Amino acid sequence: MQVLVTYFSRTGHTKELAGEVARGVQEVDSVDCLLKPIAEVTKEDFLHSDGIIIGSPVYFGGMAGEMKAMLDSFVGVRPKMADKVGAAFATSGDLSGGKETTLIALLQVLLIYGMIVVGDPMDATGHYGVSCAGAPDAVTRANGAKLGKRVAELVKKLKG
Ligand SMILES: Cc1cc2nc3c(=O)[nH]c(=O)nc-3n(C[C@H](O)[C@H](O)[C@H](O)COP(=O)(O)O)c2cc1C
Repeated sequence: MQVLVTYFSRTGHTKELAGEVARGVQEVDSVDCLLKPIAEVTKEDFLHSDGIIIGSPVYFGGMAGEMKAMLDSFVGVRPKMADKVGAAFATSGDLSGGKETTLIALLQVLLIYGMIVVGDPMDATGHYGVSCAGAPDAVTRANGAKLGKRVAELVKKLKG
């Protein structure tokens, strides 16, 4: 079983949060974590992963174009993506700069890929995913790990 954690990041905030999400995945036995920037992800990575967690900076209230372009380009594998587990994370510049609209946009893509979409667990925030303004602080980093762990545990329940 494998969970792919993938992200776009220009200045490092989203990459840092991705590392914490991956740390959470790695806490779960028998589930491998593949951590990669979206530019290096292949269609095979999508196909071979049982869970996919995607993260983007907020660009003009939505996901970065680089992330959307890759998600668009993988449309050919969509028929084989059903029932994989999906989740999202995001970083913004401003507190009300569009974290939730971005998380929803990311989740919407995973939903249309046919995946089972989840938010972050109740012991994190119990909402749309993990997000922060600027670099992730200690609470956000811990919540990122909880999101990764949740997805890995669900993968194990569904596919193990
Ligand atoms: C082109 C561009 C558009 C942005 N648009 C927004 C925005 O709409 N709202 C916001 O809060 N921050 C915005 N930001 C700030 C980034 O979301 C923020 O700095 C983010 O943490 C960067 O992530 P990174 O360090 O992973 O690249 C924008 C940054 C860029 C470069």
